[in-house]
Amino acid sequence: MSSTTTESSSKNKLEGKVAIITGGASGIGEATARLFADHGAAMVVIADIQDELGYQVAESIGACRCTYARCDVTDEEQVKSLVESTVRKYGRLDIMFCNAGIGSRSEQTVLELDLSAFDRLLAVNARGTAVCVKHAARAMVERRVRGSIVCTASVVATRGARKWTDYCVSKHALLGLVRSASLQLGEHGIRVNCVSPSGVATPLSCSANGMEPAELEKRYESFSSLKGVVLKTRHVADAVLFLASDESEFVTGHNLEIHGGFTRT
Ligand SMILES: NC(=O)c1ccc[n+]([C@@H]2O[C@H](COP(=O)([O-])OP(=O)(O)OC[C@H]3O[C@@H](n4cnc5c(N)ncnc54)[C@H](O)[C@@H]3O)[C@@H](O)[C@H]2O)c1
Repeated sequence: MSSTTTESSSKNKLEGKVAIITGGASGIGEATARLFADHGAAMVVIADIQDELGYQVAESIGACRCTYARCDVTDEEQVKSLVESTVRKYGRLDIMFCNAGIGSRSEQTVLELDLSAFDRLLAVNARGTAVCVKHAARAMVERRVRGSIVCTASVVATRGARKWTDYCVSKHALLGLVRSASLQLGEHGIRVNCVSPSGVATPLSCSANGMEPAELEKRYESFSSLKGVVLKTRHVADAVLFLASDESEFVTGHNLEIHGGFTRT
């Protein structure tokens, strides 16, 4: 095979596919939207609540490949109508990347747990993701699409956290969702997986830690056994691309950790 052929086939892993990315206006979601478009996705729908940023990202990718739709994942009607309008406009839904999330409002341990903040965080991170999985799966089943659903969990989905209890609980919940949905949807040929990054400098993590990206990356570097590389949003996007594409055709119910050998307990 010539190098040109290899390059072009490796660059078109999502040829013709229609994808929705929640939380696609920023951070991991934005990097993934750009990568999906680079890999030939027919349409990437960025769904977020940051309208200005969402429109800007979609415009910079190009109107023929990417569009923005406002959708608050805590509102089931908005998620349902996002999925319906995507299928109506672009004919199908092949990939749902359930990535929208928020961080803890404070560094509380279980002793100081603020339950109204807990409810709000679970409404976005856990319930919001469940709603997206539900409506994406319904659209895929209805149209007999052997789709791929990917969720963003976290390294704290399988470990305890010293602070940010509500966030840790919400990410543990996603593993139950992914494992159950993958069992239930397998008979329809639908795969459900999640990615679990360690710390990556994004608006969410910078604001939770009160640090600038460079300072935060330095701190995160000390948590990995792998040295000489810092986790960037594009590393997470690469893992999402793998799970979204046919390259992972036999992978379902999997939690793909991206943490460079996480050593922090
Ligand atoms: N940054 C990290 O260190 C890290 C590590 C592990 C997991 N994660 C997870 O990655 C995902 C993406 O976060 P990020 O770090 O890229 O942060 P980010 O703040 O850059 O992106 C999150 C996006 O989600 C959107 N969002 C928030 N609430 C929403 C809602 N109700 N409806 C729709 N969209 C909403 C935000 O507007 C934002 O654009 C989150 O689920 C987060 O928990 C992040």
